[in-house]
Amino acid sequence: MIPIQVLHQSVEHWEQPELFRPERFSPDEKESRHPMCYMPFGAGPRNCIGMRFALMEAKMCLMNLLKKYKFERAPDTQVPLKTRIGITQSPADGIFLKVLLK
Ligand code: HEM
Repeated sequence: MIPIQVLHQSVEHWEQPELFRPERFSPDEKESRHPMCYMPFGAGPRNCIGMRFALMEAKMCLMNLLKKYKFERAPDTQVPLKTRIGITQSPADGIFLKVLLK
């Protein structure tokens, strides 16, 4: 068993892991990391069979939303965000957004 949560927040592999910084996933930054320090879909011959489908679905969903709406953080959203860990990690007290038509 690999403790994914611990791995994904390890300061040994991630600088300021608690920061939302999508540039971490740029080709250059990905290249500079150990290939196994990020594995949300598992790894090896029994990794997630739905990985490509899930990623494509998430991108399509985001693309459609971002075409029509602008999202802003509402004041009730905690910064830094507190999370709770169950089967998956989720926000402890929700995420509140203002949704504005573009
Ligand atoms: C964000 C979405 C998803 C995440 C984060 C996720 C994550 C995972 C993880 C961590 C595993 C275990 C891999 C391992 O043991 O190394 C897994 C297995 C699996 N996932 Fe997903 N999954 C997602 C979406 C999906 C979808 C959409 C499907 C099907 C349409 C799916 C089907 C499966 C199946 C069948 C397995 C078992 C594979 C096997 O044991 O050979 N998953 N998933």
